[in-house]
Amino acid sequence: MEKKLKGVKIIFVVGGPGSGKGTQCEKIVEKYGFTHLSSGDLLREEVRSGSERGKTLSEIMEKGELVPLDTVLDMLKEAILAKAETSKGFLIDGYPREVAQGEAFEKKIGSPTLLLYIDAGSETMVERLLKRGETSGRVDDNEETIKSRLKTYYSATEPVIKFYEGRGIVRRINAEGSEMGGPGLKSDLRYFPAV
Ligand SMILES: Nc1nc2c(ncn2[C@@H]2O[C@H](COP(=O)(O)OP(=O)(O)OP(=O)(O)O)[C@@H](O)[C@H]2O)c(=O)[nH]1
Ligand SMILES: Nc1ncnc2c1ncn2[C@H]1C[C@H](O)[C@@H](COP(=O)(O)OP(=O)(O)O)O1
Ligand SMILES: [Mg+2]
Repeated sequence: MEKKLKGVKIIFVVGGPGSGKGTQCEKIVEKYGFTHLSSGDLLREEVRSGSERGKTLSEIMEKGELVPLDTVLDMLKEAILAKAETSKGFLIDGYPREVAQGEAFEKKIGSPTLLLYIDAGSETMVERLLKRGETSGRVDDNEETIKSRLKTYYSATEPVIKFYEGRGIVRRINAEGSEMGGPGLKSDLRYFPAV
């Protein structure tokens, strides 16, 4: 565990592609002022930079697969340490994507106080991603890649939720509703008993 991070809250935000992780995190940032770090956004930044590493990453992301563990972890660690002294907490969106990522994070950075599980059904996720794809410009918001991302999610990422349920730190958020209200009303205090 990094010394700099003593007392800093770490919250993993896990959910399927298009479940609303990014949207949810923005609402939490507005309300609680935490620092939002999205693994997908960090990777897309690297791709945009035009680096050799970015090219390799882009090919993996276009296939809807997971990029190598060390790449994401190094990027996250750098981003976290850069803000460790000024931030009261981090929302780690899109990580861990597999149990091994969670274990590596805890070894190299620290342990999460909470895991927010953004739960939406596959039909809802596909519908949202196709809609987002009309304007997002994301290379992975197309029918074929969406299918592959869902497969990756159910096989590699869902076990992460089970893993942390065993520790009693999972809070499930029903993400089926509208963004503004109903059961989809998000980042409510009752989801943060441990924060
Ligand atoms: N109806 C509805 N739409 C939502 C909700 N949350 C997010 N969306 C929409 O669903 C789409 C996906 O939301 P994001 O927040 O980008 O989802 P994400 O989980 O970060 O997705 P990835 O970046 O693909 O991992 C966006 O177009 C949002 O506007 C919600 O609670 N209700
Ligand atoms: N923690 C992680 N480990 C490995 N690959 C990751 C990752 N986070 C993101 N990626 C890669 C694979 C994803 O298909 C792609 C886009 O990630 P994202 O923006 O979180 O979208 P999504 O959850 O919709 O797949 O980036
Ligand atoms: Mg996102």
